[in-house]
Amino acid sequence: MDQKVCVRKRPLFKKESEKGDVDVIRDDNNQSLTVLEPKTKVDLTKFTEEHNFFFDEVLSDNTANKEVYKRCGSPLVRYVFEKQGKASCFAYGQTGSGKTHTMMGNPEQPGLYFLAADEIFTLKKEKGYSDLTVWVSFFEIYGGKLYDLLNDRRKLVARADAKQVVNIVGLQETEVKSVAHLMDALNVGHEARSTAATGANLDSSRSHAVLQVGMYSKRSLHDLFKNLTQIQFKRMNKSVGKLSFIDLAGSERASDVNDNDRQTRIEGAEINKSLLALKECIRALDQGSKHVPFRGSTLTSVLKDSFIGNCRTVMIANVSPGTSACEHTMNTLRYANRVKQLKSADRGKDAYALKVSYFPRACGPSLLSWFAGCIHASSGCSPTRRRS
Ligand SMILES: Nc1ncnc2c1ncn2[C@@H]1O[C@H](COP(=O)(O)OP(=O)(O)OP(=O)(O)O)[C@@H](O)[C@H]1O
Repeated sequence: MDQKVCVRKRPLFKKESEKGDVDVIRDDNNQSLTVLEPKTKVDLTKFTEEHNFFFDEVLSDNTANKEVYKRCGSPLVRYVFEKQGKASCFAYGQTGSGKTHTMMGNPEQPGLYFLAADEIFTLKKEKGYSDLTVWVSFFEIYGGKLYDLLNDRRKLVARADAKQVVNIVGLQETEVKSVAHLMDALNVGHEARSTAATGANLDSSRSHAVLQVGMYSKRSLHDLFKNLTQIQFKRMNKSVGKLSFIDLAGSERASDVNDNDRQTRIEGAEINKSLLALKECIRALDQGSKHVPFRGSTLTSVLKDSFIGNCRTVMIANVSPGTSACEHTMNTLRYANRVKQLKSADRGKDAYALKVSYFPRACGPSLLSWFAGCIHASSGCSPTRRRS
């Protein structure tokens, strides 16, 4: 499995600075950033602790969605076309850090969904791909249960067949013939997600949203089967590749397990479980383990086929720059890393600054393991082992 980890910093908002928040993230270059963590000594003197991090890509606060797509999304789309593989893009981070902005965007600045759709239909027009059909499905995982966002939030069930391939029974897949068509479907899904958020007292941060775009090649025999329904027709076709976009639940929700409200605790536990399972699967895959605990959560069960075989993954860890979000930002960035502190000789250059460097192991071998650690750290839980 091929993987890449990127960090995207969002800008500090006016209302945040009015409340006294300051930007504590300094992006040093396009592969490293420094968190300037404000600290207070026991004698109440203030000082700043500097933490350096290194990633595949660091996307600064003035990076537009188009640039994010160019660096993180476009290689996935091209991979699906050129290698006929499966590609997944995860958006991770605390509430308000910019996951939905990255994925969905807005009319002025379309997100990865739109930009990927645009590239898919541009590539499809190119010679050799004209016979491809494009199908889209969009579902949500909330409290471990699946809801079809393109079919009135119908409840769905994931079942493994005899070959251990997990199918989502009843999931509506719609054939889309243009970017506008795909975006219409997406807007319907996004609307269903936000309506539910207000109606049922949950918000988008408490659910994972999975958008899947499947590419199928028409078989020459298909004209003989004109009476088939759309779904039957799709099944007669050969799957060429699949692209998944996963807008994950807010990572800080995983620590809601200590909340007094029962519902919040249950939600927090479920998010914790799924982020932990995702971490365990990524780690197991990265280490080439024979057993990958896909069954650890609904999220990993339904994404199983996107993780095995010919596949590529990009993680976009979103961070908020303000002082008030510093702890969550550090959780996202710090414990995740395969930490390597600089030699003590590097400390003390500044009496009030401690320099700590975090190198993901993949600056050696494994960025995805780093991200797995990231999820682990933010979910605020201790390592667990599952019996295989
Ligand atoms: N890079 C950015 N540039 C400009 N505005 C941004 C950026 N990232 C996020 N925002 C804005 O910040 C706000 C919160 O972002 P967003 O809704 O994407 O967060 P989120 O991580 O998806 O939160 P949640 O988990 O609660 O859904 C939105 O108003 C969004 O437009």
